[in-house]
Amino acid sequence: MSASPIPPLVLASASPRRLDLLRQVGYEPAAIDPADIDETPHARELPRAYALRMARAKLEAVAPRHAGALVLAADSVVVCSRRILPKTEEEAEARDCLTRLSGRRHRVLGGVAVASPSGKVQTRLVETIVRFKRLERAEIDAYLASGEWRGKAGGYAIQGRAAAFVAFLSGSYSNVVGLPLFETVGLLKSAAR
Ligand SMILES: Cc1cn([C@H]2C[C@H](O)[C@@H](COP(=O)(O)OP(=O)(O)OP(=O)(O)O)O2)c(=O)[nH]c1=O
Repeated sequence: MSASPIPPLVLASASPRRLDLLRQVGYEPAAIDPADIDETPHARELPRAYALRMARAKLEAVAPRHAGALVLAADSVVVCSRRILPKTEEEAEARDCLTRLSGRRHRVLGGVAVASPSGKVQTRLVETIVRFKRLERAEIDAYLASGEWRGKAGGYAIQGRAAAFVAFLSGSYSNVVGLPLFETVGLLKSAAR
């Protein structure tokens, strides 16, 4: 019996973290084709539904351009007291996020969607609990000066200086960085069969 050929993988993401994470577990995308979609949450949309809807929408925007490939899309959402925190583009937004996250637990929701070469879509929703230490004003100021919050959900990046804020974490660490690797590899293996 001959092994079936491994289909090419397309990463539907502009996030360098997602590419690094995929490579970490031995996947090299044949192409990177980011989705350009409206990421505004619907009114009263629940965070888990939102994370899954975004992953699916990114996939659906890109998969039709790559018939016969495996296509992977993902979305990370930081939730504090049921509020979806923004992907921070302005310093004031990042300060607001860090002030909310200080001394409290929050959730990082990772939506992942994979299309098989035949176009079948499978999704996963992964939840990680994170607790930050109480942040002094000077710590927030120093973090803002680092710029590491730019473009990150919830205004921080656990893979950088914000690692020093993490007093507790339960669940998938890679999910917080941008892609839950255990679940993603499971989806990719199942879709490649
Ligand atoms: C919480 C957290 C988020 N992030 C990043 C991961 C994602 O890039 C970003 C969340 O935004 P996303 O909308 O999930 O992703 P993106 O816009 O960067 O890329 P694309 O939609 O093209 O896939 O926040 C970190 O890098 N570290 C962290 O600790």
